[in-house]
Amino acid sequence: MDRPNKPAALSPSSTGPQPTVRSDKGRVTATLPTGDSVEVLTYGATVISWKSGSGQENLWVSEAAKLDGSKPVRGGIPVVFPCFGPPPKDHATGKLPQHGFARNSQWEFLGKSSSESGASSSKADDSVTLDFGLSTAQLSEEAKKAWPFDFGLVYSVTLGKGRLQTMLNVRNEGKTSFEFQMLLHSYFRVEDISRTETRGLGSVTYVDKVLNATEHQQTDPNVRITGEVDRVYKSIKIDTTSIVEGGQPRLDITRDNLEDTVLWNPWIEKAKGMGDFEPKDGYKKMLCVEVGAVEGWQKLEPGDTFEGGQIVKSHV
Ligand SMILES: O=P(O)(O)OC[C@H]1O[C@@H](O)[C@H](O)[C@@H](O)[C@@H]1O
Repeated sequence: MDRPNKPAALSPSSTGPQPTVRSDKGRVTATLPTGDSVEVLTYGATVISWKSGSGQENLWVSEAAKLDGSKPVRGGIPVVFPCFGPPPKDHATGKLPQHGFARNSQWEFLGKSSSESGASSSKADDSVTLDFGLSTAQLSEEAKKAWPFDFGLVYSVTLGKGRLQTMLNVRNEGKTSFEFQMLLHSYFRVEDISRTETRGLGSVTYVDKVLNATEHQQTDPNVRITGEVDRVYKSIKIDTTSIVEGGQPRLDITRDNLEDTVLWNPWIEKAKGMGDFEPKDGYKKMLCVEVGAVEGWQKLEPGDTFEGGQIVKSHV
């Protein structure tokens, strides 16, 4: 499907020296000649680090996050599929845990496609893509039983200069249709939440999970975080949500074929209640801006595919 506002993808070009890619003990790391780097666990295909060429880390990961595959990672970019939040009991996903099984399944590293631009192009064209796959056969028996559909996921993580693109491709490999939700649960690092605001969500309707899932309209175009925030912004018209710190642009998050965005910060009490959230005042250093398709359900007929994701630009 051709979409009118489709962002330009970070596509690997074909000439020049190669970025470095290493895969070792369930971790895949890629580094560009510019110094930009990304690190991804095969567990959950979770991106756990994304640094700009300056060395600046763009993602927040809890100091108590489990990185050994024993539970979903508290931080980075966990992949949420096929349900967001606790699934409705009367839906086909009803027996799955909160946020589904993708974030705590063991994915396969499918390989890289890398590039450098060569002498004639600018270094900004350099990029490397890491592909990860998850299909029914790789699921735990428990997950297979709870959601008995044949599917194939390919998650493509593309690192460019000052940019990270993460795209999820969902394919129905079975003989019956299925419904799903998906979301990229990105934990972004900020210096100081009290000086941080998001832009691009003005006039959008959101469901406030902190206020009994009631619907509200975002009147202030600049959203400041001054307490617990857990909101699902729906059917957003502007493609890019920006994180701004002290009036300076920090990160631009552009949705691709996704209409919803969750804004989440647990703040003091919720952070205290999470065993894997450290340091306890870490809520001052993070903000989740999670792009997804979580309002209602995406239906996929046998053989059909859906693709959605984000391109994030770092300004530092
Ligand atoms: O603790 P989890 O399962 O990783 O979820 C973290 C948060 O994820 C957000 O996406 C949800 O909107 C919140 O309600 C939830 O608390």
